[in-house]
Amino acid sequence: MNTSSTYNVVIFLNSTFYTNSLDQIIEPLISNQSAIVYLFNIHNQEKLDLTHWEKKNNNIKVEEITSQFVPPTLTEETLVIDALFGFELQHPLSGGFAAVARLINSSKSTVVSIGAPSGLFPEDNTTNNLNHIIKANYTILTEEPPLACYFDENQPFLGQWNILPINPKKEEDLVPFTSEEEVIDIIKPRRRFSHKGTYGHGLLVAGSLGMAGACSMAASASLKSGIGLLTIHTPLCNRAIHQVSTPEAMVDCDTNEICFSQLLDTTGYKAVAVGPGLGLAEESATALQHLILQCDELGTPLIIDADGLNILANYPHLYRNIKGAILTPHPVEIERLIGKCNNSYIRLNRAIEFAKKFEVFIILKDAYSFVICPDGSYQLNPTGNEGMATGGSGDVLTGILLALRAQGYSQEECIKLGTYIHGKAGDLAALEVGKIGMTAQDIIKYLPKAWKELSETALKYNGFNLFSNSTN
Ligand SMILES: NC(=O)C1=CN([C@@H]2O[C@H](COP(=O)(O)OP(=O)(O)OC[C@H]3O[C@@H](n4cnc5c(N)ncnc54)[C@H](O)[C@@H]3O)[C@@H](O)[C@H]2O)[C@@H](O)CC1
Ligand SMILES: Nc1ncnc2c1ncn2[C@@H]1O[C@H](COP(=O)(O)OP(=O)(O)O)[C@@H](O)[C@H]1O
Repeated sequence: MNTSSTYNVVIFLNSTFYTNSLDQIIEPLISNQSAIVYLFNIHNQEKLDLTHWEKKNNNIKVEEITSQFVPPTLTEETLVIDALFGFELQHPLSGGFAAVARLINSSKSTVVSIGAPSGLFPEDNTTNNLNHIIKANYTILTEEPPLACYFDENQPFLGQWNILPINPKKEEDLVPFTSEEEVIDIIKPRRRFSHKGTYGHGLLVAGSLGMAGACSMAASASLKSGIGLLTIHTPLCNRAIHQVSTPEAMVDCDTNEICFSQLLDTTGYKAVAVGPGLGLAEESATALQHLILQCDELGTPLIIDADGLNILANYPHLYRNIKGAILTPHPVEIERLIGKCNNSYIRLNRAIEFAKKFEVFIILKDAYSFVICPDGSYQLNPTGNEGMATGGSGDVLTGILLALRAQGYSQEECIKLGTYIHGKAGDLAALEVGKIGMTAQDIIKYLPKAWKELSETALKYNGFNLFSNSTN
């Protein structure tokens, strides 16, 4: 038995949280180590029997905490195991447990949380005391991750997390993700007897002086996502750039040299996307208002991104005219529409309320993007990676969505399939060139491969004959 007051492993264990199934996680961590278990018996039950740990490791001490608690020494070398509450709490940690959280968080020890970092709530942490949540370096989730795991601000508590689902959840309790099965059901084969008119004519209203790139990338992504015809409407200064960068697209130049200013007629277009690199000029705000009203009047499918959203946020009376549109905000852009939010949970819920109120479809873009429908339902997108955290990635998504809407996919199909393929192209790019060096143009480069792989999966599992040369 170790007689010193420092141990290699310090375990904070709550007897009500413990089950035998945790042994498979904890035992390998304490094997051959000098360890102390601080056993909290909160409901004054009979003391938890840990003799099976003691039999396997005679260097382990179990100390039951009743009232007084003398804090252990936690050094850089100590491994702390937090097995206190998992996701079971509905109130912030308080009293002695809050002190334990503070002790652990102020140490330099490596912390492994089991179930969850104690103190973190599974969904809404708005009322939580963030200073009283254990900050783990690693979390071993014992059930499928709840919503909180997909929010940026909770990552410092979770550290690197992995799942060992020893308590699998019921299907209906899982966070909803778009599945590959779902998207291969959506994807439609290209018809042997078809022509460019079959796949729709899209209008991309994008770019301004210095932001031709955003427009170029959206245009290229559209062209690599099956659109039949593409017209770019962009200020005069960018004409040559687009004629060279995307020769497949037609360029309709604005009368203004540097920004979008013209009142457009959208007749004949199957879909319109507006926003990437548009800028915030006054003329553009006037022209955008007209465009929104045009699309509303003619029923032209509309996608609004980037500066399109930033301008829209200044004209809330137009929210009534975007019914059926797809909006693709990142967190900062959505807050211009729904107001400042203190955390991701509030942001998600307000975005859902916005989608319901104005009957719009929203892709709330982030490391895990949420696709939200006007009925309030949402799904998380499973594809994508941190290599996509680079300027222009969102412009690529807008181009993909324009192509899909122009081809006749419904808004719901479009947001699920579009977000999925965008992330998949990013994943293929990362696989080939790595996450550090990849750029938004690499996402575009790998779009054809992503479409090909998804189409082949659809062919294999759904039997649709994408590549048939048959004359039927
Ligand atoms: N090559 C180009 O021409 C490019 C043009 N772009 C255009 O530049 C204009 C301005 O867009 P920006 O998005 O840069 O400006 P915004 O002012 O809308 O947003 C920028 C801020 O949002 C933050 N942000 C973005 N994603 C976030 C996330 N997931 N979580 C937390 N914070 C996040 C960033 O850190 C930054 O502070 C748009 O029209 C856009 O299309 C960009 O797309 C970049 C490339
Ligand atoms: N860490 C990440 N993991 C997965 N996807 C990401 C990550 N970072 C960014 N993305 C994706 O890249 C895109 C970024 O869009 P956005 O912020 O609008 O960029 P931009 O305006 O530069 O085009 C979004 O689709 C987002 O989901």
